[in-house]
Amino acid sequence: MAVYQTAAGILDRLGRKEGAVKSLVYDSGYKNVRQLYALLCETLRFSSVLEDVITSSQLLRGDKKLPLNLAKVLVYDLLFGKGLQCGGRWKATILAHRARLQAELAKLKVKKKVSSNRDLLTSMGGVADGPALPRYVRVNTLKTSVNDIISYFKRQGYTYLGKARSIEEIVQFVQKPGKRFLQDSHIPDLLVFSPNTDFHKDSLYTAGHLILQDKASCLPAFLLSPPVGAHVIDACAAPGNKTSQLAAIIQNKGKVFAFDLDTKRLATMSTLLLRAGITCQELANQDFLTVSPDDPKYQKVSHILVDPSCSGSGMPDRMRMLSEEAGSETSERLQALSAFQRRALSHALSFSSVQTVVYSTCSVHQQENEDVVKNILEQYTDFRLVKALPSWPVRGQNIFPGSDSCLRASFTETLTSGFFVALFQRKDEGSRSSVMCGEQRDFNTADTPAKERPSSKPEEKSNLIQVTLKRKANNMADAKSTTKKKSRKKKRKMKDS
Ligand SMILES: C[S@@+](CC[C@H](N)C(=O)[O-])C[C@H]1O[C@@H](n2cnc3c(N)ncnc32)[C@H](O)[C@@H]1O
Repeated sequence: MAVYQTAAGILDRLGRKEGAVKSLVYDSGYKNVRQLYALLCETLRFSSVLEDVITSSQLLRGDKKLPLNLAKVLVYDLLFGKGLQCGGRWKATILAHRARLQAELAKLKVKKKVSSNRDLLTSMGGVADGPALPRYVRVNTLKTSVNDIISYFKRQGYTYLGKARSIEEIVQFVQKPGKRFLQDSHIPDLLVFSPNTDFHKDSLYTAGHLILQDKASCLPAFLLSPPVGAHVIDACAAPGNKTSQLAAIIQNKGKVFAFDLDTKRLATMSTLLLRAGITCQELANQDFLTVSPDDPKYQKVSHILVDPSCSGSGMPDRMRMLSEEAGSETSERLQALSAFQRRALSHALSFSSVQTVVYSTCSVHQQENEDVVKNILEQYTDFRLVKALPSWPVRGQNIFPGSDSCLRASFTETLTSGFFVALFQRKDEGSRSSVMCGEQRDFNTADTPAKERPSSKPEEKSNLIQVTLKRKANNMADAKSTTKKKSRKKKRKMKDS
């Protein structure tokens, strides 16, 4: 009975907007977190069907003391789950109504002209189970290495299939689920497992060696690519997956100033960063818009990540339903969000020493994405867009010249959640650092003449990948001499070993 009582209590708290499902589940102290979480997700998914069946069966009238949320979890398990698992005084009540509840469910299906529970769910605006995303696992390179993690999983009985060459290869991979995994085609620190592979109890996850982070959500920090030792701002940081990724990229040297308005999310973030071994962060429970660009503390900030609150319309339905952030998508809300997004991005560009800014959302709406970028480019003519990951198949919607420099991600096209990323670079440093950026990452400036862009000869490309992997990024003025120095150093190293 405890699971039903706890789940009903969480549904009450959700109704009072006291938190998101995940945090409330952990706060509840209930031991079998997975069981409780699954029951809640499913009850929420079937919520409208359950309400209908409970009302028409008059279950609550018969026994007025049975609270609605408790009735919902019990009826969910009776009709759609594994059957009532435990007793307690309500089991007899529910079982006494079983035939009536089943009859009402059947009637509802007839009324909606559907034959399956899944179709019923969809017809009532619920969320049917769609195909699942792969389980993406980011290796926390502050604690371990990709090679060590690959060996670890091989010892755990997983078959390693090597590095994916394309998104298509990942699509094929997920069609044959099993104990197998790949290295991601774009992000070297990312491993790809079959959907629904659960690592929450894995000792390397609990020790912060592995971060469970969707591929699209890894793109903003990966593309920002601050050099080791850089001073970086994460403007809207909690719960902190991107902050921890940024800290790993700068190898815990330098600084990540992370801001967030939400105290609870910051507390979660603090635990996450501690577990991940991050030490270069400075967290502040502060409105980013009030952070003064003139404060001497931020004079060395060269890179800023702006991942502001958004509609969350790109998140998979189930995650979205559980998110504290996502809400309704009325045009007023979208307008308010996009106004905040413009302000946050514009504030980031006003830091005097900032060279590179990434703007990202997990929204699919043009209003929160391309429209924001277009508006900001019109105001900040000293910044330009850099074409991020030219090989990425989905680009920004064509609403202004160069909008294809932005990148979009989606379940159907890139097998990730829905995302949008735009990469801004200050123009005076642009041509120089764009060459560097091209060397470190797979991107070019949209308006850099072809002859100034990094070469794409195969042998040079493989060098670039090695540079990326080693994260030996820096902002030295002469890109050519840097490359030469690096290859000399590499030769020396090879000789030494
Ligand atoms: C999309 S979430 C950020 C996710 C985070 N970057 C990550 O990867 O874990 C947006 C965050 O912005 C925060 N936020 C909203 N308005 C803010 C503001 N004015 N200043 C700082 N943070 C803000 C919200 O509390 C929320 O945690």
